[in-house]
Amino acid sequence: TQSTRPQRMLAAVHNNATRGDPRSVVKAIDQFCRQKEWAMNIGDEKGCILDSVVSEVNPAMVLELGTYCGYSTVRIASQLPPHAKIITLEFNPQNAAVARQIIAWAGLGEKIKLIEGSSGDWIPKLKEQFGVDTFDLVFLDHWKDRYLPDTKLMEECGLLRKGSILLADNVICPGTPEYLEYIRNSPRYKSQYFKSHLEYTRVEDGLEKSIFLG
Ligand SMILES: O=C(NCCO)c1cc(-c2ccc(F)cc2)cc(O)c1O
Ligand SMILES: [Mg+2]
Repeated sequence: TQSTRPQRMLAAVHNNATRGDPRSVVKAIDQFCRQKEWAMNIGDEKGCILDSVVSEVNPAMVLELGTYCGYSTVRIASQLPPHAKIITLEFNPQNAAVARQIIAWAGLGEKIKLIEGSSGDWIPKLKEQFGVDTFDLVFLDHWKDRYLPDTKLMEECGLLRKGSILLADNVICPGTPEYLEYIRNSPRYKSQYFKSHLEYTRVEDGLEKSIFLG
Protein backbone atom coordinates (compact mmCIF):
# COMPACT_ATOMS: atom_id res chain seq x y z
CA THR A 1 0.00 0.00 0.00
CA GLN A 2 1.08 3.60 -0.59
CA SER A 3 3.20 5.26 2.10
CA THR A 4 2.46 8.78 3.33
CA ARG A 5 4.88 11.72 3.31
CA PRO A 6 5.31 11.59 7.11
CA GLN A 7 6.12 7.86 6.83
CA ARG A 8 8.73 8.61 4.13
CA MET A 9 10.15 11.34 6.39
CA LEU A 10 10.40 8.81 9.26
CA ALA A 11 12.24 6.39 6.95
CA ALA A 12 14.70 9.17 6.08
CA VAL A 13 15.31 9.73 9.81
CA HIS A 14 15.87 6.00 10.43
CA ASN A 15 18.24 5.80 7.43
CA ASN A 16 20.20 9.04 7.89
CA ALA A 17 20.08 10.12 11.54
CA THR A 18 21.96 8.67 14.51
CA ARG A 19 19.71 7.25 17.23
CA GLY A 20 19.89 9.49 20.32
CA ASP A 21 21.30 12.46 18.40
CA PRO A 22 18.61 15.17 18.05
CA ARG A 23 20.72 17.42 15.81
CA SER A 24 21.19 14.58 13.30
CA VAL A 25 17.39 14.01 13.32
CA VAL A 26 16.78 17.71 12.54
CA LYS A 27 19.44 17.61 9.79
CA ALA A 28 17.98 14.43 8.22
CA ILE A 29 14.47 15.96 8.06
CA ASP A 30 15.74 19.23 6.55
CA GLN A 31 17.75 17.26 3.97
CA PHE A 32 14.66 15.14 3.10
CA CYS A 33 12.52 18.27 2.71
CA ARG A 34 15.07 20.10 0.55
CA GLN A 35 16.13 17.20 -1.64
CA LYS A 36 13.08 14.92 -1.77
CA GLU A 37 9.71 16.30 -0.64
CA TRP A 38 8.62 19.64 0.82
CA ALA A 39 6.88 19.27 4.20
CA MET A 40 5.47 21.78 6.67
CA ASN A 41 8.16 21.60 9.36
CA ILE A 42 9.30 25.00 10.65
CA GLY A 43 12.59 24.28 8.83
CA ASP A 44 16.14 25.45 9.45
CA GLU A 45 15.86 29.21 8.80
CA LYS A 46 12.87 29.84 11.08
CA GLY A 47 14.19 27.01 13.27
CA CYS A 48 17.23 29.10 14.15
CA ILE A 49 14.94 31.91 15.33
CA LEU A 50 12.99 29.34 17.40
CA ASP A 51 16.29 28.10 18.87
CA SER A 52 17.31 31.61 19.91
CA VAL A 53 13.95 32.29 21.59
CA VAL A 54 14.10 28.94 23.46
CA SER A 55 17.61 29.59 24.73
CA GLU A 56 16.68 33.15 25.77
CA VAL A 57 13.53 32.01 27.67
CA ASN A 58 15.19 28.85 29.07
CA PRO A 59 11.69 27.50 29.85
CA ALA A 60 10.79 24.90 32.48
CA MET A 61 7.37 24.27 30.90
CA VAL A 62 6.64 24.49 27.16
CA LEU A 63 3.36 23.98 25.27
CA GLU A 64 3.51 23.25 21.54
CA LEU A 65 0.27 23.43 19.52
CA GLY A 66 0.70 21.34 16.37
CA THR A 67 3.32 18.57 16.54
CA TYR A 68 3.04 17.42 12.91
CA CYS A 69 6.05 15.03 12.69
CA GLY A 70 7.91 16.34 15.73
CA TYR A 71 10.63 18.40 14.02
CA SER A 72 10.13 21.51 16.15
CA THR A 73 9.34 19.35 19.20
CA VAL A 74 12.81 17.76 18.87
CA ARG A 75 14.41 21.14 18.17
CA ILE A 76 12.89 22.67 21.31
CA ALA A 77 13.34 19.65 23.60
CA SER A 78 17.03 19.29 22.67
CA GLN A 79 17.61 22.76 24.16
CA LEU A 80 15.60 22.39 27.38
CA PRO A 81 17.36 22.39 30.75
CA PRO A 82 17.23 19.13 32.78
CA HIS A 83 13.76 18.39 34.26
CA ALA A 84 12.11 20.87 31.85
CA LYS A 85 9.14 19.45 29.94
CA ILE A 86 7.26 20.08 26.71
CA ILE A 87 3.63 19.12 26.16
CA THR A 88 2.76 18.92 22.46
CA LEU A 89 -0.76 18.56 21.02
CA GLU A 90 -1.46 16.89 17.64
CA PHE A 91 -4.94 16.39 16.15
CA ASN A 92 -3.99 14.02 13.31
CA PRO A 93 -3.42 10.42 14.59
CA GLN A 94 -1.21 9.44 11.62
CA ASN A 95 1.06 12.44 12.17
CA ALA A 96 1.14 11.73 15.93
CA ALA A 97 2.22 8.13 15.28
CA VAL A 98 5.14 9.29 13.13
CA ALA A 99 6.06 12.04 15.61
CA ARG A 100 6.25 9.51 18.48
CA GLN A 101 8.79 7.47 16.51
CA ILE A 102 10.87 10.50 15.46
CA ILE A 103 10.89 11.74 19.09
CA ALA A 104 11.93 8.23 20.27
CA TRP A 105 14.71 8.05 17.66
CA ALA A 106 16.03 11.40 18.92
CA GLY A 107 16.04 9.94 22.46
CA LEU A 108 13.88 12.74 23.86
CA GLY A 109 10.87 10.72 25.06
CA GLU A 110 11.48 11.65 28.72
CA LYS A 111 11.15 15.40 28.04
CA ILE A 112 8.16 15.26 25.71
CA LYS A 113 4.50 14.45 26.40
CA LEU A 114 2.61 14.08 23.10
CA ILE A 115 -1.18 14.31 23.41
CA GLU A 116 -3.45 13.27 20.54
CA GLY A 117 -6.56 15.39 20.19
CA SER A 118 -7.85 18.89 19.56
CA SER A 119 -6.29 21.91 21.27
CA GLY A 120 -9.76 23.27 22.03
CA ASP A 121 -10.63 20.12 23.97
CA TRP A 122 -7.28 19.66 25.73
CA ILE A 123 -6.20 23.19 26.74
CA PRO A 124 -8.96 23.37 29.44
CA LYS A 125 -7.84 19.99 30.82
CA LEU A 126 -4.06 20.48 31.08
CA LYS A 127 -4.05 21.70 34.68
CA GLU A 128 -6.19 18.90 36.11
CA GLN A 129 -4.77 16.12 33.88
CA PHE A 130 -1.06 16.95 33.96
CA GLY A 131 -0.64 19.17 37.03
CA VAL A 132 0.46 22.10 34.86
CA ASP A 133 0.56 25.52 36.54
CA THR A 134 1.55 28.00 33.79
CA PHE A 135 3.64 27.78 30.61
CA ASP A 136 6.85 29.77 30.18
CA LEU A 137 6.76 29.34 26.41
CA VAL A 138 3.94 28.46 23.97
CA PHE A 139 4.80 27.62 20.34
CA LEU A 140 1.76 28.00 18.03
CA ASP A 141 2.07 26.00 14.82
CA HIS A 142 -1.29 24.25 14.39
CA TRP A 143 -4.38 25.21 12.33
CA LYS A 144 -3.97 28.89 11.62
CA ASP A 145 -7.61 29.71 12.43
CA ARG A 146 -7.11 28.23 15.92
CA TYR A 147 -4.27 30.56 17.01
CA LEU A 148 -6.65 33.28 18.25
CA PRO A 149 -9.35 31.18 19.93
CA ASP A 150 -6.73 29.00 21.62
CA THR A 151 -4.79 32.05 22.86
CA LYS A 152 -7.98 33.40 24.44
CA LEU A 153 -8.65 29.94 25.88
CA MET A 154 -5.15 29.80 27.44
CA GLU A 155 -5.77 33.22 29.02
CA GLU A 156 -9.15 32.10 30.40
CA CYS A 157 -7.71 28.84 31.77
CA GLY A 158 -4.94 30.71 33.64
CA LEU A 159 -2.18 28.95 31.69
CA LEU A 160 -0.24 32.19 31.08
CA ARG A 161 1.64 34.24 33.67
CA LYS A 162 3.23 37.70 33.51
CA GLY A 163 6.21 37.14 31.21
CA SER A 164 4.95 34.02 29.40
CA ILE A 165 6.17 34.04 25.78
CA LEU A 166 4.00 33.12 22.79
CA LEU A 167 5.88 32.31 19.57
CA ALA A 168 3.68 31.88 16.49
CA ASP A 169 4.75 30.31 13.18
CA ASN A 170 3.29 31.21 9.76
CA VAL A 171 1.92 34.63 10.62
CA ILE A 172 2.44 35.63 6.93
CA CYS A 173 2.16 32.30 5.06
CA PRO A 174 -0.39 30.72 5.27
CA GLY A 175 -1.13 33.71 7.54
CA THR A 176 -2.99 34.32 10.78
CA PRO A 177 -4.58 37.77 10.28
CA GLU A 178 -7.09 37.67 13.15
CA TYR A 179 -4.40 36.48 15.59
CA LEU A 180 -1.95 39.22 14.49
CA GLU A 181 -4.65 41.90 14.73
CA TYR A 182 -5.54 40.79 18.28
CA ILE A 183 -2.06 40.24 19.67
CA ARG A 184 -0.56 43.43 18.17
CA ASN A 185 -3.39 45.64 19.45
CA SER A 186 -3.99 44.06 22.84
CA PRO A 187 -2.61 46.05 25.83
CA ARG A 188 -1.96 42.68 27.47
CA TYR A 189 0.83 41.75 25.02
CA LYS A 190 4.08 43.23 23.71
CA SER A 191 4.84 41.79 20.25
CA GLN A 192 7.82 41.58 17.90
CA TYR A 193 7.90 40.28 14.31
CA PHE A 194 10.82 38.16 13.06
CA LYS A 195 10.88 38.29 9.25
CA SER A 196 11.97 35.05 7.57
CA HIS A 197 10.84 32.68 4.81
CA LEU A 198 8.41 29.81 4.46
CA GLU A 199 10.28 26.61 5.22
CA TYR A 200 12.53 25.44 2.35
CA THR A 201 11.34 28.27 0.05
CA ARG A 202 11.99 31.93 -0.78
CA VAL A 203 8.40 32.92 0.00
CA GLU A 204 8.12 35.45 2.83
CA ASP A 205 6.92 34.19 6.21
CA GLY A 206 7.77 35.09 9.78
CA LEU A 207 7.39 34.40 13.47
CA GLU A 208 5.54 36.67 15.91
CA LYS A 209 6.95 36.67 19.46
CA SER A 210 4.63 38.09 22.12
CA ILE A 211 5.15 38.59 25.85
CA PHE A 212 2.02 38.26 28.04
CA LEU A 213 1.98 41.26 30.40
CA GLY A 214 -0.60 39.75 32.81
O1 LIG B 1 -1.15 23.93 8.36
C1 LIG B 1 -0.04 24.04 8.88
N1 LIG B 1 0.19 23.57 10.11
C2 LIG B 1 -0.89 22.95 10.86
C3 LIG B 1 -1.05 21.49 10.51
O2 LIG B 1 0.01 20.78 11.05
C4 LIG B 1 1.09 24.67 8.11
C5 LIG B 1 0.93 24.86 6.74
C6 LIG B 1 1.97 25.42 5.96
C7 LIG B 1 1.80 25.63 4.50
C8 LIG B 1 1.09 24.71 3.72
C9 LIG B 1 0.94 24.91 2.37
C10 LIG B 1 1.51 26.02 1.76
F1 LIG B 1 1.39 26.20 0.42
C11 LIG B 1 2.20 26.95 2.51
C12 LIG B 1 2.35 26.76 3.88
C13 LIG B 1 3.18 25.78 6.58
C14 LIG B 1 3.34 25.59 7.95
O3 LIG B 1 4.51 25.93 8.57
C15 LIG B 1 2.30 25.05 8.72
O4 LIG B 1 2.52 24.92 10.07
MG1 LIG C 1 4.26 26.02 10.66
